[in-house]
Amino acid sequence: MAATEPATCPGSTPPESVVPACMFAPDRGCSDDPPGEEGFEDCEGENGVSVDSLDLSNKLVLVSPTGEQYDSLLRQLRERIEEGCGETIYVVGLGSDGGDYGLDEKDMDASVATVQSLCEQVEADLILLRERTESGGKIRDYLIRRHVGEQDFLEVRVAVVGNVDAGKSTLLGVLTHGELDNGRGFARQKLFRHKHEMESGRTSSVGNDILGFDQEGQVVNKPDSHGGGLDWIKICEKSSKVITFIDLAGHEKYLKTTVFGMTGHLPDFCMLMIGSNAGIVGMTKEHLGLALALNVPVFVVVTKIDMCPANILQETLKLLQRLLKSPGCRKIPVLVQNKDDVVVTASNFSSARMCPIFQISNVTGENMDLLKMFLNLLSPRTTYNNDEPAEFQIDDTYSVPGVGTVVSGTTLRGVIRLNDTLLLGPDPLGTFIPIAVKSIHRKRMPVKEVHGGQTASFALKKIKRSSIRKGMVMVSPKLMPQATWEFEAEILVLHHPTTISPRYQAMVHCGSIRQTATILTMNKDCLRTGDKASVHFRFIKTPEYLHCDQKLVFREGRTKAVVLILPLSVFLSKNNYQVTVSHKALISLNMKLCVNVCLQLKSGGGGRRRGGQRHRGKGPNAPNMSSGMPTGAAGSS
Ligand SMILES: Nc1nc2c(ncn2[C@@H]2O[C@H](COP(=O)(O)OP(=O)(O)OP(=O)(O)O)[C@@H](O)[C@H]2O)c(=O)[nH]1
Repeated sequence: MAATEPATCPGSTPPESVVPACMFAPDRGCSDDPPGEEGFEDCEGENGVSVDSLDLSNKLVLVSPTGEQYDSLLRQLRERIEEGCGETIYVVGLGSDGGDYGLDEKDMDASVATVQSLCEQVEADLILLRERTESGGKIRDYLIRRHVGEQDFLEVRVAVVGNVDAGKSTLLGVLTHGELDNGRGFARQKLFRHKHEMESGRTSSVGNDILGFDQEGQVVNKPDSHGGGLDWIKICEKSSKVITFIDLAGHEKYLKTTVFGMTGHLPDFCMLMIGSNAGIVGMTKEHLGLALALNVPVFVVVTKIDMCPANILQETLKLLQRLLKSPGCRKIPVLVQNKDDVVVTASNFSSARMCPIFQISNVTGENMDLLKMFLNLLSPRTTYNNDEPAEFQIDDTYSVPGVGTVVSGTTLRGVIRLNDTLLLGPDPLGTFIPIAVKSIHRKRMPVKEVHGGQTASFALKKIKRSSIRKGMVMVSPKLMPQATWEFEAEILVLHHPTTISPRYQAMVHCGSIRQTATILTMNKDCLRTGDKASVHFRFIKTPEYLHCDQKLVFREGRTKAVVLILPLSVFLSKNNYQVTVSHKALISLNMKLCVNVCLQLKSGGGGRRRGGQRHRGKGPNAPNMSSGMPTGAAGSS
């Protein structure tokens, strides 16, 4: 293929004190590979290239393509950009036809002209990432990024985890404010959100920070020259890609918040931070395990290399490599030392097997450019279909003076537009109520609509903040949402000091849901670390909105299990009497409940809420719902 994956090993010789890339990349000649490990060649290629029936594998195909070849190349490029959520890495001069790699200057110029013309057709920019020379001539890697509208940008979420003092907040301060740290907490000052954090220097809440990149991959963040604040609206307007960092706490006592950040804020990637002098300590393994359990691809940033003796740094890297390659992780660690490594790792990162490792200093800024380049090349992991009914998961609520109740969270699918009426719920009785979207903000910027994969906040009409909780959803009425008390799931116990048996209770983290659940029954007498079983759960406080095939974390202290909700295993309860239903029955019950709600709404009634508070349904002030459409569902009547 003319445009193939940049999977060749960069030939740089690392200094003695650092571990070379090939030591970390088993498919590149590392002797201590675990047998049977796959290398990068087993991956789909960058952004998952699909092979066209027409032969496009010759490196010369771009020099002077026939009309048919050109059309195929265009189709292929469109596909790749679609799969890469708006961008792809394109290599010119690297055919997979067995010939020498590289093109002479004339052929390279002609090939680039073809790619440029393809880019014009798909309305994308062509940005040179690197150039190298092989026996046949030059090879170039380009980033092709589709133009975005004035108010639009690609959104990538990165969860930032690691032990206390690993330098998480400091790195985010340095990246987003463009000023280096002094080693005594200077850079992190800009990020602290709560007074007690300012005093203790510890992150306790889920923080959000943004880093914008323009079309050329340059950072657009410009802190205010007086207060050092960042204007999010300006950043978003100038950016073609915005990285949102979900800054999570390092201390064990905030583990609950960290798990919430990892499940509820839906990160595309996880940046695990390790202080080079402290090494793999405290919560490092816990956080890595969490990312692995949730299938979030991880890259590691080793900080404080300015103050770490070479032998300690080597030791930390060696232990890290061992941990990542261990049977529990099965990762392929790759040390990133130059731009070539960045392109190679970014191109192969979606495989989730590879784990790039950066070594940086927040004080001297060493290797910061490599990390920034890597962040600019990260693409969202999921593609979203705008035609699906809308679904939005709430992860926080606010009362904004002059605006009213505001909810923030992530759009899981579909499109939500200004003035849309969605169903909000479930409340403690399992009811969903119609609610109108008064205004929408995306990264503090007023917008008219948001799409699947985008985080947003909505101002809601006629609802008190106290009646909304984290874990609730706002969904299209078409989805006929149901609240669930009980569900059947496949559990894998990652860690438990003794045994788990029926009546065991722990916290379920599922998306932004965070609630204790009890194990009612299971198909084994008891469960130990490493055991798998089918388990029947019941929430203890309120019913929740769940999906089949959702992945969740079941946790109490250091006890941790991953749970996969089994298909057709969501059980509805009416007035706390368990109703176990088949798929067919579920659908017809769904309909009955919807009819129920329609009738209730028509008479202006709603579910009775905890504390005697009543919600107005479809009374004279209630928003219009399209006729014939089911308007909601109730877990009780
Ligand atoms: N010398 C040096 N000091 C650093 C570096 N990165 C961070 N520090 C210092 O390390 C200390 C801890 O950094 P933080 O950013 O607060 O660590 P954290 O991981 O966010 O900690 P928590 O918020 O408690 O989880 C601060 O005093 C920083 O100035 C670095 O690369 N070099």
